[in-house]
Amino acid sequence: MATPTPVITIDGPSGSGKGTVSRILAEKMGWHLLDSGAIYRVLALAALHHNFSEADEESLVTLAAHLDVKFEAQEDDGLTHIILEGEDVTMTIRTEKVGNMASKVAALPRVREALLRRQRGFKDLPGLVADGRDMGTVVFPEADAKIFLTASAQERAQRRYKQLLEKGFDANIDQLITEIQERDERDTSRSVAPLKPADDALYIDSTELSIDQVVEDILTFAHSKLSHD
Ligand SMILES: Nc1ncnc2c1ncn2[C@@H]1O[C@H](COP(=O)(O)OP(=O)(O)OP(=O)(O)O)[C@@H](O)[C@H]1O
Ligand SMILES: Nc1ccn([C@H]2C[C@H](O)[C@@H](COP(=O)(O)O)O2)c(=O)n1
Repeated sequence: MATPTPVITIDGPSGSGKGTVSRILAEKMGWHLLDSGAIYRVLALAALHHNFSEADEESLVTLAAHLDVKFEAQEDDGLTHIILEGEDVTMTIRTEKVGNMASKVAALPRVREALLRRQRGFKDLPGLVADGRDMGTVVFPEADAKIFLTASAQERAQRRYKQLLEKGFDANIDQLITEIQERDERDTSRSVAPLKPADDALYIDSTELSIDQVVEDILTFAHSKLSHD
């Protein structure tokens, strides 16, 4: 019988720390990493390049089905670079403009459907850490350990503000709080795969926790789940 591939899912709202914590966990465990938000962001950037509106579901579904994107691990900086239609978009997809467009295109049910198989293709031995909004509820409902990671909107906006300034982008804290609240509203209220904790998820509020504390809590939970399987 084939060896089953273990999966840890980490879902939560924007700026809760999912990406950071998932990267650390994947590295510690020597597992693959799926940054599903990056796939939605790449689609959003491609849509902006092609001047598609977020209401043009037909064109967005076709774009999603044929998205020419590659994830390439590069040894010089240790980062996974994201290549869209031959162009390195690793940094470009991280702007708030692209994040907001990603949240809009992600509300379209047929777009989500078109991206499902691509996301499930990341599941491979020795294991997968999957980061997103619906990893534990829709994409990998069979996951061994599911986490829902959150923090207050104020704290998430502060984190994002600091992160954007460090990356050399311009940022305005009040605008960030508004955008985060709007994105939360859109991601949690959409009809398909809304952002919500899976019934069997461990709920972590990281407002008062350091990154190391969050990683520690998840590792303890994941090991207890994996040793019971
Ligand atoms: N517990 C924490 N304490 C302080 N800063 C944190 C914590 N967790 C994450 N951060 C910082 O917050 C910023 C946002 O984190 P990250 O990009 O991992 O969030 P995210 O949930 O993946 O967001 P998005 O869904 O928008 O990609 C980063 O600069 C990260 O270093
Ligand atoms: N599994 C996912 C991942 C992402 N999205 C959408 C919703 C987000 O607002 C947007 C950008 O994601 P981020 O990079 O900020 O994690 O993409 C989704 O609907 N489902």
